[in-house]
Amino acid sequence: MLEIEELSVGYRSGKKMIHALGPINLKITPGDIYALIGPSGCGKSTFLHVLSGITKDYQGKVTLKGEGLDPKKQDIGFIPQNFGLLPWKNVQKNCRLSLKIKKQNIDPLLAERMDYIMDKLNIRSLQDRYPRELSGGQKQRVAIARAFIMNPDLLLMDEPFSALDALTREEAQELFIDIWNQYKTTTLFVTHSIEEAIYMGKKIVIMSHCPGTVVEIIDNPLFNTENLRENEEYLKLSTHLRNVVKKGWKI
Ligand SMILES: Nc1ncnc2c1ncn2[C@@H]1O[C@H](COP(=O)(O)OP(=O)(O)OP(=O)(O)O)[C@@H](O)[C@H]1O
Repeated sequence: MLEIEELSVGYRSGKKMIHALGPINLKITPGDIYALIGPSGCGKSTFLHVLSGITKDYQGKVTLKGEGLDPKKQDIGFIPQNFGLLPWKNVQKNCRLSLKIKKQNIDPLLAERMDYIMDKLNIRSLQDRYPRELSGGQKQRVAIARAFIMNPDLLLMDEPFSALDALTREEAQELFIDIWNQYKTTTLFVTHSIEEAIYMGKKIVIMSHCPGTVVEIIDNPLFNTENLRENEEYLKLSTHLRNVVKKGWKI
């Protein structure tokens, strides 16, 4: 369980403090996937930066599995908007990065897991290529592979599919859910797309305008539904989401 209590973040800008986020109170249950949506500038990236350990200056309490958040002790995966691949490492080395950092030996079980993930994402043939030699969709698939190979306690993704064209985006979303269904990695991702939130979020967390707080958490009955737009419930849920979002965003 990831527990967030009264989390607030402020940034210093000259003599002023900018209240960027919170207070946020949220419990993320293990083995679930949460979509986080909210208006531009409400603090979504700031929130992910706290959870990934990039931002250490915050108020409130964040615990993962009952212990204070500490990326040195807990495995936290983070896929940023630009995929976060290291340009000087080829695909294979990028995928194995977390294992190298943890000095983890590749036993037969882990090797099998790596092969399974790379096959599923269709990137085995790309192992020797460098990020500059990959398309956007291929980079995304490598980033997803790296995250699942790491097998993190918590996976964070900041608009992970926004840089992809519509078809590649749909394909990447499907591949992600396919692998996620296998490993059920606890995941929190930020998106601006209501459709993406409905397709990929088992739970949908709606944030208010800046400083972002949680407006509503929706248990999503349409998670992982194929041909989403053709589903009668889709129109109802997306209209409801849009309404809550509007209320919360005070447009
Ligand atoms: N380093 C910083 N110094 C000062 N203010 C900052 C800094 N980083 C972010 N902010 C402010 O904090 C607030 C939250 O920013 P953040 O990037 O977390 O929002 P966001 O919801 O991720 O935005 P977007 O959807 O546009 O990516 C914004 O008002 C932003 O201007």
